[in-house]
Amino acid sequence: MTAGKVIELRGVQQRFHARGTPSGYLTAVEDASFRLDAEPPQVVSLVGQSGSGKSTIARNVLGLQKPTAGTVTYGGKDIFKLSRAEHDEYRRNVQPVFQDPYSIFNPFYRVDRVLWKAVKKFDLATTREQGLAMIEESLQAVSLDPGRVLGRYPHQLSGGQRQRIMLARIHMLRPAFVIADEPVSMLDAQIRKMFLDILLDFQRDHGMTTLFITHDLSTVYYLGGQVMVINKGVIVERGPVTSVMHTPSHPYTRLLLDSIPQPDPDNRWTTRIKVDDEESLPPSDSQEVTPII
Ligand SMILES: Nc1ncnc2c1ncn2[C@@H]1O[C@H](COP(=O)(O)OP(=O)(O)OP(=O)(O)O)[C@@H](O)[C@H]1O
Repeated sequence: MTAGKVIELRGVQQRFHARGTPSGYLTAVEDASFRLDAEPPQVVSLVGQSGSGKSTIARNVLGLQKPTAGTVTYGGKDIFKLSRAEHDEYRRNVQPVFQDPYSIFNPFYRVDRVLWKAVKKFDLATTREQGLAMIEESLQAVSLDPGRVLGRYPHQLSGGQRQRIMLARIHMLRPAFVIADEPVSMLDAQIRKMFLDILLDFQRDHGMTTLFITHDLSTVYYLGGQVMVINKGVIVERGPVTSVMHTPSHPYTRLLLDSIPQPDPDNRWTTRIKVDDEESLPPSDSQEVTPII
């Protein structure tokens, strides 16, 4: 069903009304164009500092925010103009993982509910036994013991366990694309590595393509694949991770690389990093900012 599917962004621009700014708006994404191919499955990272427009792009791709200009297409069709059936297919094939899985869970329900909802919504099983077997298999695929997590409430699990439940959900759905927005920034180093390894397993074993959004270049380096560097809403550099990181051509990429502290007491991190985000700061009354659509 997903063979050859492509998500493509062309000239995506996202502005928000912003009172108090000279122009009356804030440009979160200036002009983003890239494509994600389902085949061959790949990992494409989007890296940039806070406020550079990464999450806005994730929201554009997920169809949660209609760009002010430009298009996001899936299989050549504008995702904001899909028929009901096409939209359902998109929702099934493009799955998000967010930074804080806690917000996905309802604290009053056991975590099982997130998984059962996926089984029901997407008709993954015909019997309860079949559904349970699928849930257990997916939990095991992300190194969770079903006996230890099923029946628990979200607050009874660690952040890493909650995040892996979201991965188990993805394992059940087998989407063509995973849009992962800072999924590991709240996890410790060991769990972070486990999470990244699972994403790489998904790519290898289940043919999933991931758009991995992060501010952390070391994570990008670990994942490999392709990388796009974004600065103030503009993709300033892109290419294979190894070449972008070993021979960066854009000054901003070099700045990001200089920002990685080295665990070497003889080589202390003394460089002062200048962060120029005056223009990307939200206005002080940002609660009142509304998207232009
Ligand atoms: N709904 C909104 N209304 C107004 N401004 C917004 C809105 N969403 C994002 N912005 C602004 O757009 C810019 C880009 O935000 P975005 O969240 O995409 O950045 P980011 O790179 O994901 O940052 P972070 O890593 O801190 O999440 C920021 O200046 C942000 O304040």
